[in-house]
Amino acid sequence: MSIDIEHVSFSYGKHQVLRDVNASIPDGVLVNVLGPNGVGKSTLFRCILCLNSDYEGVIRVNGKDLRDLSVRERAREISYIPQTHAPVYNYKVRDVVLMSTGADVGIFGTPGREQVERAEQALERIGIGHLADRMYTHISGGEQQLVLIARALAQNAKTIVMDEPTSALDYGNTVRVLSCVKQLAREGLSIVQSTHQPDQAFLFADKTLVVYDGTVEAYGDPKDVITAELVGRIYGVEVEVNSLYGDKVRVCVPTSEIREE
Ligand SMILES: Nc1ncnc2c1ncn2[C@@H]1O[C@H](COP(=O)(O)OP(=O)(O)OP(=O)(O)O)[C@@H](O)[C@H]1O
Repeated sequence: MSIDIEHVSFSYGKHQVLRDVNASIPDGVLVNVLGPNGVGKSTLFRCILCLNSDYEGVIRVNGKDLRDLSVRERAREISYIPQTHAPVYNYKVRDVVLMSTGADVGIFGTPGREQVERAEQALERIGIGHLADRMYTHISGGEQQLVLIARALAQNAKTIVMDEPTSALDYGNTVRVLSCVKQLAREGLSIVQSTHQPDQAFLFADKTLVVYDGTVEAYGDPKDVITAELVGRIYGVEVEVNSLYGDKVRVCVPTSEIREE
């Protein structure tokens, strides 16, 4: 489903981080959020999720202002994979994933067969069924990241926000997870994910949203948005954007590393 962000501004005390941010993310679309460190990507996500609720402006997730919903109702609309996560779950991986299905269970209820199947399917879809009986605290950081992705899937929300979901993953898992996320968007979910790799957007995103200087610097087709000029300006790195496979994909190459002496 969708996310609509209208005239959103947010400050931590006197430090204004977001200024008049506007963007509309329709159904079934995968958006990559780019921007330098500390620019406000996580802050924007926390506003969308209502974890920073005292923002100015309006955010609607699937047509609803999350500020009007209970925590349980919010969980039906949106799931979140945070950037950093202290491994506090001293449970088996299966149970960590199963816990996310709680929005469907009564207050004093226990998960039923449907929730258990959903958790198992999410583990299989992310390719970590073999970890189901391991303790969450005894698996690697990358494996924990995969569990959190399975957990977000099992929650069955219509919208997923992912803050650098592949930052701890090896190359193979990065490709598999991004491909799975793209497929979820094809199945109708709206997904917003931040990344520090502009190249990923060319293969895996429908749109790129660039946050810079507190606001939206650019938003649109990755090929229109990720230009050598933009990458140079926001990251301070000179790149060439090269096209491959008849322009089915593009890559950013830092030219300082390939200049001849
Ligand atoms: N809880 C907080 N209290 C005060 N300032 C904060 C808080 N969280 C973040 N900030 C500041 O807000 C700004 C935006 O931070 P944010 O984490 O949103 O950036 P980001 O774009 O997600 O960065 P990164 O790419 O490094 O993860 C930074 O200057 C940061 O220091």
